[in-house]
Amino acid sequence: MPFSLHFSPTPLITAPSPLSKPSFLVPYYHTLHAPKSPLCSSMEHALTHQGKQEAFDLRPEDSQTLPLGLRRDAMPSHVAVIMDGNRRWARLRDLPVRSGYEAGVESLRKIVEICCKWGIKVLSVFAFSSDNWFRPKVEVEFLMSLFERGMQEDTGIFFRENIRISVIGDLTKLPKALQELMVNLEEATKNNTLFQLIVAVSYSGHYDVVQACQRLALKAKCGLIEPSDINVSLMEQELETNCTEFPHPDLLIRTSGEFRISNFMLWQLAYTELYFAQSLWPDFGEAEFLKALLAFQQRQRRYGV
Ligand SMILES: CC(C)=CCC/C(C)=C/CC/C(C)=C/COP(=O)(O)OP(=O)(O)O
Repeated sequence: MPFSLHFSPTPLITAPSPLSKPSFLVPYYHTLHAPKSPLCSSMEHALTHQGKQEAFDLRPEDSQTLPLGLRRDAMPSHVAVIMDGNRRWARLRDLPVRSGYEAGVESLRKIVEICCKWGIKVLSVFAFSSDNWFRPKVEVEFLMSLFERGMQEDTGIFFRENIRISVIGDLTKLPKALQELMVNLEEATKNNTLFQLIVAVSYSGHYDVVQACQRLALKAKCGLIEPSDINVSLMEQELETNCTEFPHPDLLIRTSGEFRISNFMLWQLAYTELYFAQSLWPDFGEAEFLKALLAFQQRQRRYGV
């Protein structure tokens, strides 16, 4: 299948206006002005050499056969996932915790491929919550290295398959190299149109609402808006999901048999259909995803009307 390359090896990032991010995010924006990082070069490498993985078997959407019973006209545009149960998966097999997370990445890759094939436009995944910083240091460091490795290894795929990557959350807390990788990848893939993967890292619903309020307060303080102007639409313009055309997930899937939202996208989930799967995330594959989508397509969404 033909794919579009929109990658510019030295992404042009213009200086943000003082209002584009609140002051507590300024250190993050400083990283944008750093000289071209070696991570940019790794993207160039991934483009000129075949990446680790083979490209997906993607054909134009219309010629893709959907599994029996799944309707294209009722497909969710945006699916959000709480990828729970990685450590339990590892413990059940007497494996180290890191094997559970690694298996979780493989599961994520499979689900991304399926979304591309079945015409889902956006997938948001809760990869690391604001509370996960309190996990053992060695585990946190492993996860950071896994994000870096995962994103580097798949850079080629993102370009070949026309996939846009967006990262939401308080990135200032991440290691500098990872921040740069994420910012560069977001910038370099921002015109890709087949599918958007939103990775929530150092993210919580509370964080998102608070940072949006801070940005609105700053605009009011500078006289750009009146406090009475603040409404749902202005609020949504400041939430981190302003990176996507479909900011409200249609379907939220949580794996591992837990029935909680755990501070994920609290505002955005207002009318989302919830689906809880028993499988641990590394076991969540095509059959389970299909079950969730079929269940979603049975739901009647009334939006309170
Ligand atoms: C590159 C990229 C985006 C990678 C994503 C990697 C990944 C699967 C992250 C999930 C992290 C996480 C804290 C899951 C929660 O389940 P848990 O592991 O805490 O499971 P438990 O409930 O069994 O303890």
